[in-house]
Amino acid sequence: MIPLLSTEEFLAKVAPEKTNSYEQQKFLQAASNIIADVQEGGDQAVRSYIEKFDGKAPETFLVSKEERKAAWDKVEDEVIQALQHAADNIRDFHRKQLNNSRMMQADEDVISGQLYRPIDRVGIYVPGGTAVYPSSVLMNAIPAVLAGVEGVYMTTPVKDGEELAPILAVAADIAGVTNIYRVGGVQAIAALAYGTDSIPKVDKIVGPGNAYVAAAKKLVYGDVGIDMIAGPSEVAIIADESANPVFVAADLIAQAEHDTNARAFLMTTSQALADAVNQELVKQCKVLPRKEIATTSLQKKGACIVVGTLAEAFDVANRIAPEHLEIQVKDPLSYLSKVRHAGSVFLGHYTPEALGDYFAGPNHVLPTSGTARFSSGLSVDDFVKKTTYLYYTEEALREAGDDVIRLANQEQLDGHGLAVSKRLEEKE
Ligand SMILES: NC(=O)c1ccc[n+]([C@@H]2O[C@H](COP(=O)([O-])OP(=O)(O)OC[C@H]3O[C@@H](n4cnc5c(N)ncnc54)[C@H](O)[C@@H]3O)[C@@H](O)[C@H]2O)c1
Ligand SMILES: N[C@H](CO)Cc1c[nH]c[nH+]1
Ligand SMILES: [Zn+2]
Repeated sequence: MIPLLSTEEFLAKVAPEKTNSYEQQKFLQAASNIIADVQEGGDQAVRSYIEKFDGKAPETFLVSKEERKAAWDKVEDEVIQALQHAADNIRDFHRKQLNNSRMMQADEDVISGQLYRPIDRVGIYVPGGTAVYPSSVLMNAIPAVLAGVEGVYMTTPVKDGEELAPILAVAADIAGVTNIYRVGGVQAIAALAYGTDSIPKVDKIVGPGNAYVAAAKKLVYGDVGIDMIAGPSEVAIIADESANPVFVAADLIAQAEHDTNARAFLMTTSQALADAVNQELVKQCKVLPRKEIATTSLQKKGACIVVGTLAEAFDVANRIAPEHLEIQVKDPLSYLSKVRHAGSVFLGHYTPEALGDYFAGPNHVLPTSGTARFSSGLSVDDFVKKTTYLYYTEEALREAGDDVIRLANQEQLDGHGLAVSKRLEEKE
């Protein structure tokens, strides 16, 4: 089910796709055409792309206040409570990430510091092509609201112009989303980036999505900010002989069922475990509603390797820089220091990644496809900007002046030097 490969084959298969690969170029080209059309045609273009990819377009993109209110009666009380419980955990975790504006230096003659200010308007993309993700509503919106963002505009696709799944409206209310728009895909990213009559232009777009959405975010970056490229889900599991094959298989499937392009990797020191996991995968997939998706992605994108030591497994994991890294070994906490590149880490036999997907507190919007080498999961930091400030008295400038002028001379920027010397001359 999940191909058992040699080290060489494994590394080739897990390597992230290059931006200039044929596949990636195809997504970028498609996204680029749609973005250009939405910039030109606004709402009308958005509507025609919805009709092309998602069936009938909804009458209005904006979900009305009445629809949002009515949604609460359509969701079971226990489900609402579970969402609220998850939201509390996510809020508690993210509140601790908040930074306050602070002074770095506060001497008599020199004051310097850093202001933290929220972004005014953000767009949050909640994927919806093949599943409904209320958890992604919470994960995207809660840190934005905590950071102080005033306009949190959510977009998500609906099929055939149908009403928004009520649970998404409930999650949006719990999280504090300002407006919800029934628009998905590239057209949603373009509308948020450039604005249309009915969808406001935002300053930054966050949230995961499929390869088209990821390509669109890449293309609009610069005109607006983006959080990261969060594409198809991934899990890499490091397991020793103490791991339970039933748990390992379940966790591989949990990511594989997201998408036929989802990636699930197993690195183990035990051949017996690798064999048992494969048997389990077959067994568990049989009864899975999304078995087609899961089996396709496990076969197409999955990979398993038997390594000599756990050190080797960590070396491989750091090369993959996976979105999620599970460490199902004896004494898991002692291995945390070995992790150099991963979006989020799950330690031990009783910490399935699904716990983080829904409930525990850390964010589930995470860098995929090797981008954890240089980027981090969504946090309150994504919704604030830092502005530094500086105050010098005349005396302080006099003391620093010669050094500044010397450096300006080296760059042959005489105007810069004059900005200092003119001030010091006047009093001499
Ligand atoms: N990293 C995370 O935090 C996270 C969380 C949840 C989901 N995910 C991932 O997000 C992805 C969601 O993908 P999805 O497809 O279900 O939903 P999606 O909302 O990202 O994409 C659906 C949209 O894609 C567009 N589309 C479909 N075919 C197209 C085509 N040929 N050309 C242009 N546009 C097209 C349509 O407009 C459609 O509305 C999955 O890969 C899942 O693994 C990631
Ligand atoms: N595993 C996904 C991130 O890759 C997040 C998610 C949402 N719902 C279920 N899972
Ligand atoms: Zn998941």
